[in-house]
Amino acid sequence: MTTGKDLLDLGFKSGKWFKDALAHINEHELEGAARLAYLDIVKPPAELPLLAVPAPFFENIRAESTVEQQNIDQVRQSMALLMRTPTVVTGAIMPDACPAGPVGTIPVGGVVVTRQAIHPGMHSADICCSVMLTNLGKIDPKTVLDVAQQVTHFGPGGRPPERQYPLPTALRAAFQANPFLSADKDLSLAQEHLGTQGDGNHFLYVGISAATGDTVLVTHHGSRGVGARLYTAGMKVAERFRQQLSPDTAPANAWLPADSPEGEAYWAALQLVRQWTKLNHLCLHDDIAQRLLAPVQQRFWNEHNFVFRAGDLYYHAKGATPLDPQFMPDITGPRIIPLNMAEPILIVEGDTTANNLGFAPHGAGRNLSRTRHKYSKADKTQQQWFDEETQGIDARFFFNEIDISELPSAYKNAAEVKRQIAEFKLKCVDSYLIQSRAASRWAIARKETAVFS
Ligand SMILES: Nc1nc2c(ncn2[C@@H]2O[C@H](COP(=O)(O)O)[C@@H](O)[C@H]2O)c(=O)[nH]1
Ligand SMILES: [Mn+2]
Repeated sequence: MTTGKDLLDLGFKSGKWFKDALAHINEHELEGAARLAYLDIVKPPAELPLLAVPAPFFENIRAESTVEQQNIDQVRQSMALLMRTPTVVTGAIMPDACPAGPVGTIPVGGVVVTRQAIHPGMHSADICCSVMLTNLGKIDPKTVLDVAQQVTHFGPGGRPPERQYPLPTALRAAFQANPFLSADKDLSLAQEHLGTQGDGNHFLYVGISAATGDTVLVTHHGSRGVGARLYTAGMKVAERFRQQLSPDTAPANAWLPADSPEGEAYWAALQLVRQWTKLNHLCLHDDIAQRLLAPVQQRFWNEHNFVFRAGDLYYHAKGATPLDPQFMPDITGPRIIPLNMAEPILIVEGDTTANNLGFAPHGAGRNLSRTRHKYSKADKTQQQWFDEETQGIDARFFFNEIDISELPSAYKNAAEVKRQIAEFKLKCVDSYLIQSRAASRWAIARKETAVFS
């Protein structure tokens, strides 16, 4: 009879696979060459070490101050470790890059390309965080903002039953058929969180197009509880693979092999969450347009936290805007890059270049963490900072609680970010800006931000 010790003596590394292998060997009385041939087939693949030399990545960022230099140094340190992950091929960081999580974690404003591997930690926990724009034509922006404020839902949790939007039957059925999304909790969140914007720096913004003078609505939010649960489940499965395939890889960079049954199901779940998130924006935009009796003249959107596929390469974007149409099968217009509540939103198009890998920045990014930013503002009251930084705009925090870590000063200097977008040729066309044309502006937040007439 063959025992675990025999396998160890033969040089095999112990693991869960021993149990089944021993049962098979003893049941079929395998010995000698036959036993070795069988073991060669069923033994786990050899562990993948970290790359001896990090894969190269493109730096599309330049420091303008000591704080920014410190920021970039931390981003570089993280990228240096991350780029040694055995699946990684190349990467890029954008002008809005800022560190996020322990060293080795992809920064916000980062793009990482891997071969045949999906890394949940590289598309961020807020899967498919995205921006949608609807052109409502010539309509008073403040009226839009007032109606939008009645319609939208910020904060934790979902919409109360009487204010919920219908979850399409086909989407519900697709969730039920995917092992990552079929739990009762996934389905109840898909229903309750539809038409909600959550928290953090999510916002609703109303502005005027510099090109046409039309009033536009822009929302920014992600997949809410639905995506958060998928992320947690994906990380758990990836961790199991990491322990088997590459224990040296940092847990934050664990992956699901794209061609494994788990990887295929996760990929399909990501597409469903993308569909759900787009619908999450649409419910709000349609409801607002209908209440205003405003004909929708133009609508487009893009995600900035997602994984995109080109052949066997997986492009992970955490806070990066896809420019290349190959990443956007349902593309209906240019891309949307917000900067802060008091700045115009950039509407851009651009080509793939060697250094952008087909992506643009997704915003201005932060130089300081929320806590450090709040600390740096300790010399005035929240109200004073709010009044100072929102002069000329109608900025409304949804629960009437000012969050100074969401005011314009919390983000990098917008003019500098725009200069670096041009310097690194991260996009080539400004289709138009959504911006103020006169003194009075409105913005609502927790964030709802906006506008201009
Ligand atoms: N127009 C506004 N832009 C804003 C606001 N708050 C943040 N931002 C910008 O959005 C990006 C996206 O952030 P992320 O959550 O996806 O990482 C951020 O970098 C800011 O530049 C706002 O209230 N209005
Ligand atoms: Mn976002």
